[in-house]
Amino acid sequence: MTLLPRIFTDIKPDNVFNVLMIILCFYIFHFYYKHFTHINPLPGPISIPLIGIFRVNIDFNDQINKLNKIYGHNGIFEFYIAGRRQIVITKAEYAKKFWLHLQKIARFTGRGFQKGLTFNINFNNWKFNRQIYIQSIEKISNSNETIKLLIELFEELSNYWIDINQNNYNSGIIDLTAWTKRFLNDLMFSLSTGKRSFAINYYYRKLKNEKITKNIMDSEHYIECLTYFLLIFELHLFQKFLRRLPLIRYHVDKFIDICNFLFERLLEVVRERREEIEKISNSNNFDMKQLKDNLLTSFIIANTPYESHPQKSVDSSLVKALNNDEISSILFDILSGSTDSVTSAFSFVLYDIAHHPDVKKKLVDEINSVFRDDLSRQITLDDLEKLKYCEAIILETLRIRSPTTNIARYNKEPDEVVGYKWPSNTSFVLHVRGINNNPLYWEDPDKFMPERFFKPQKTDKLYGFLSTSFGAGLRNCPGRKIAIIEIKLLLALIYRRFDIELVDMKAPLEIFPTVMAICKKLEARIIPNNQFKF
Ligand code: HEM
Repeated sequence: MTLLPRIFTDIKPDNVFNVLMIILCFYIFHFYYKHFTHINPLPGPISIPLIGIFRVNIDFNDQINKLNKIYGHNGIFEFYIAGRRQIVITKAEYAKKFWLHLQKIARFTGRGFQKGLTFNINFNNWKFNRQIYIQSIEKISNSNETIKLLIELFEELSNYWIDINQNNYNSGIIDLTAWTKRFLNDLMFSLSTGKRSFAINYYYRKLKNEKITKNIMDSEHYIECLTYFLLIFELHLFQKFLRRLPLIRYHVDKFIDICNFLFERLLEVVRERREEIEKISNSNNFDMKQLKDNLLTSFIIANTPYESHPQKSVDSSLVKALNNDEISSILFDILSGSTDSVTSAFSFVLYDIAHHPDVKKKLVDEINSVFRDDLSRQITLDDLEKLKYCEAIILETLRIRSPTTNIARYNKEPDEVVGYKWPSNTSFVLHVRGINNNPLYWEDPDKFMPERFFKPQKTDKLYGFLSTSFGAGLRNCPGRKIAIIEIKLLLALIYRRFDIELVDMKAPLEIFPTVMAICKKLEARIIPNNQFKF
């Protein structure tokens, strides 16, 4: 009998505790041995085995900001999370290398999601999908139809607000974050699938204790799942064996169930639309104009005879129509990428405006000057172009309190970064907030100064890598343009019609501690503007 099995057969029940303690001591010794002898030691906090950094404060993003202040002076530091070493980069010149490459961390997601963009690590497939995506999203970003739809939805929203205000439901208090999230999801669901969802209607009915049908309930359930997906996405940073521990496993299983639910629902919408398109195209008097203009239709007809401008792909073998799984995955990327991110950005903008009365005055003056003739008239894309100060406010909020706090990347092959040689599969964290607020690039970085975006644009090679809330380089956010349009339009619509007073001006922003800074709530009262003709 060899030694190891003998040791185990000799263990008596009352020795089990001692054996466990010995194993634990070995693990701790091994952990710290590796910790203090790993290659390229960098400044950073001492780690706790299994856990990594001690989370004094459960806000993960806030903690990285604090670590950056202590250890990030040279633009690079390290910390451990859940047993995995993370190299944090806080200088744009170092991060640029990663922005210009495609590697991303995609350790686990739910069924099918790797076939879209966000979690896709197959270069050719990603590039092909991205081309189709960019073409389609460009079309809706530059369309007055999108503006019309947003304004229609805002009409519904503001009627609910006025009703709440007049009837003093919930003491007239409106949670702007909760409403915006539902508003944006209704908007993006409609823009991308051509179908309505009823999340703002759900929220209104819930406040008034009115009957809620299954259709309406489904819209709300979808939003809850999207937010949960982001809230526990941090689990993908954990080692595989940690994800199997009972409490963590419960969340991992729930995460997978949610992914499956979201995917199935989208798949159903795609199948339905494909059948509709086939039916229309088989009819005798088929006319292209009968195909409704929405993202889903563009994805279904891409690279089919019904498409007027065929794709140019890197690899000719990839010029093919997208299948249902690929389209559902892309739709998921749109909905998950556009709901909580834009909601949080918009909530942060409202918070900053409320805390800077001089900024608010300039914003309202600009809105009044653009709509001087009639505050109640329709808004067009041209009007939005003229709202330059409004755009500067959005950019400044995104710089100072970006919803994207960190972006994960890894190197597929051994590589040299910041003068160190790293083995493949090293995890890097691009600390977006650290870059956006770095005094090397920004004068008075903590000061809220929208005017800084009016200064002549820098022409140095780093420009475009200094305020990176939307990422940068090859894999930057394709929804950037529509996100800015949505926020700008919402600001114009709100400040033409109402004034907003935060319920508690002294309260700090409430944020969910996760991989993104997700705004929990922003409570306010709305005061109708008498000059607006309702
Ligand atoms: C303020 C709002 C938003 C912020 C802060 C934001 C931020 C980001 C960031 C940081 C990335 C990753 C970039 C990288 O890895 O280098 C990203 C990717 C992405 N975003 Fe956004 N985003 C926003 C709005 C949107 C909207 C409105 C959409 C869709 C309409 C969208 C769709 C996507 C998609 C599909 C990707 C994956 C791109 C790829 O991997 O090729 N995002 N976004």
